[in-house]
Amino acid sequence: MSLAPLARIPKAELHLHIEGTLEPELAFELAARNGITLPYADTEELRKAYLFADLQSFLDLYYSLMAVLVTEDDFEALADAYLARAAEQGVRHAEIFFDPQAHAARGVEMGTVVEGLHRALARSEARHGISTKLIMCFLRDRSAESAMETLEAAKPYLDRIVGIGLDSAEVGNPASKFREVYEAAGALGLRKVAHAGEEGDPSYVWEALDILGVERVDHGLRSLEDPELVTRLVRDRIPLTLCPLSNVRLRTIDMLEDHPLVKMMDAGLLCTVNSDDPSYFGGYVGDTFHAVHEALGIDHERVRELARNSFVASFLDGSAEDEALRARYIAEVEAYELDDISG
Ligand code: HPA
Ligand SMILES: [Zn+2]
Repeated sequence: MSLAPLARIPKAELHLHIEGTLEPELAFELAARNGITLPYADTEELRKAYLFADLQSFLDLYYSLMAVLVTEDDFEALADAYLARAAEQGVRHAEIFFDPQAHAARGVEMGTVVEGLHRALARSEARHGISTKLIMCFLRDRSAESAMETLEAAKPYLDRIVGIGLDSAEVGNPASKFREVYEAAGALGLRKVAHAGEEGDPSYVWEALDILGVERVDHGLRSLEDPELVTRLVRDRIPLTLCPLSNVRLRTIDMLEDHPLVKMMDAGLLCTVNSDDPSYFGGYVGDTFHAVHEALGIDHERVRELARNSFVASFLDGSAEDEALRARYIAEVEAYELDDISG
C-alpha cells in the first residue's frame, strides 16, 4: 500500500537506530551469507517474536539478531535498505544512530561498521535524495570505561561521525555514569544527545541536560511529569525526539491515543516525531506521522510544524553548506500541499 501524501511531507529523521531497521527478510539473507543459523524457522516465525513487554525484552531480541551483521557489505546493505524505505516516506535528512559496542562484543570492529555504513551514506544524496549524519551511541548498561574505549576506537573515523548518543537499558543506568566520556567527546568537537525519560523518570532528563550537556533529548516522553523540567526545555529550546510507535510497542503507554505529543506541543516543547526501530515497532517515520494524525487528530498545521521542527532540531547547522540545505528543506515543508489531503 502506498503511503498517503500527508505521511510523505518532507522531514528529517533524528531518532533512528540503524540496527533497528533490520527487516526479517534481510536478516535471513545476511544469516545465509554469513553461515549463521537463526533460532527461527522463517521470517514469519521471527515476526511473531516481535511482541515486547518492555524495553529490555525488545533489546534482547535486537541484540541477538545483530549476529547477522558481520562484514562491511552487511552494514552497507542495511543502511541502503533503510535509506530506500526512508525516501518513500518523505525523509530528506537522516541522523542515524549506531551501536558499536554491540558489534565489538561479537568481534566486529569499529572500522567495519563505520566504513560499511559510510559507503551507503556517501551516495545517499545522489541515490535516495537524503542527506545524512552518523551518531555513535554508547550502551548505558555497559561501563564508563567501555564507553571511553569506544570513543578511543572511533578516533580514526571522526570525520564520519557528527556526535554521540546514549542508549540501551535506561532505568538504573543514569547519565551521570558517562560524564567523563561526554566531556571528552565534547572536547573532540562531537555533538551530544542521549536517550532520557523513555522508561526513566524526569530525573534522567535532568541528568542528561545538566551532567552530559546534551543539545537534544531522545524521547523525553515523561517530561510533562515535571513542570520545572518543561520550563527548562522550553526556555533552552531543547528538542525532543519522540517515537510514538516505539512507546506503544514497548508498553510505555497503552495506546497511541494516550500519547502526550499534543500536550507536549501545547506546552511549547520543540517536539519531533521519529521511528526509533522501525522494523520492530510497526512503522517507518512517514507511517508514524500518519498514525499520530489519525490517533491524535493532529491537524495539518501541526503536521507541518512537526516536519519543520525536524529540520530545526537537526544538526544541519555546522556549516554554511548545511545551513543552506536546512533552509531549502524548510522551504519544501512550507510549500508542501496539505490542504487538499484528507489524510
Ligand atoms: O528504543 C530504544 N531505547 C533504548 N535503547 C535502544 N536501542 C535501540 N533502540 C532503543
Ligand atoms: Zn532510541
